[in-house]
Amino acid sequence: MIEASKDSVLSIKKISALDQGPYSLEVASGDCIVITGESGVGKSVFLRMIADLIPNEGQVFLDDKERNFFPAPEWRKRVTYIAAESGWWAQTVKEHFANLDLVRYWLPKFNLKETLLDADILQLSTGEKQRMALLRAISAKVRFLLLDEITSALDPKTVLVVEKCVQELQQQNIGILLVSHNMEQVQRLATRHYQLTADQLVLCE
Ligand SMILES: Nc1ncnc2c1ncn2[C@@H]1O[C@H](COP(=O)(O)OP(=O)(O)OP(=O)(O)O)[C@@H](O)[C@H]1O
Repeated sequence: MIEASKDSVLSIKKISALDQGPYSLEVASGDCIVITGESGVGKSVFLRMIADLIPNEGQVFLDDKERNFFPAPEWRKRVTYIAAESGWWAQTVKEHFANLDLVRYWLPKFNLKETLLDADILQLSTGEKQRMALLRAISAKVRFLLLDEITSALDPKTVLVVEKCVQELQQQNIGILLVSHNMEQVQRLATRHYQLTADQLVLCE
């Protein structure tokens, strides 16, 4: 249901910022690569570099196209960063979505009721907000999602619900790069697991 979900590769080549890196990594469609590491080591900075939300050196390619080929908003539609606390600007849920038909297709898969579309944002539980934030990122253009501790504020049952949504997105051929402190989550989701240090990504077997 996401447009043509063709196979893509996100190639990160020697990116660095704020005395961190250089980091290189390849993420393919359908991957769920999990990044762990000590608090403050720079996991969020790493994801934000990829989304070009902070100035950084190095290159990122989406297939054969370098990041600079895209205007920044277009890049972020394809390679989208979602923080632990998602930002909302309008009053109701539905005002945040351009394509409500696409959203209605996804709501049941995310275990969300359609009536929530008319709800005030303030009414949503944290778990509902996180799932809605994932839905908001799903557009015809999204290829890779950069998920930054998106389940950190959720109870164990809701964590599993959100994880199921992440797996659903993987099945739709979206590539996922996920930061987590939860080792059980790593076991459940990771197709590859790396530990991030100040200057490298170490593959964990
Ligand atoms: N825009 C910025 N400018 C300068 N320093 C920053 C910026 N963003 C983050 N930092 C610093 O970079 C370091 C790494 O922060 P980051 O949030 O990436 O850590 P983290 O590994 O995600 O931590 P945690 O697991 O606690 O969330 C911190 O010292 C932080 O203060």
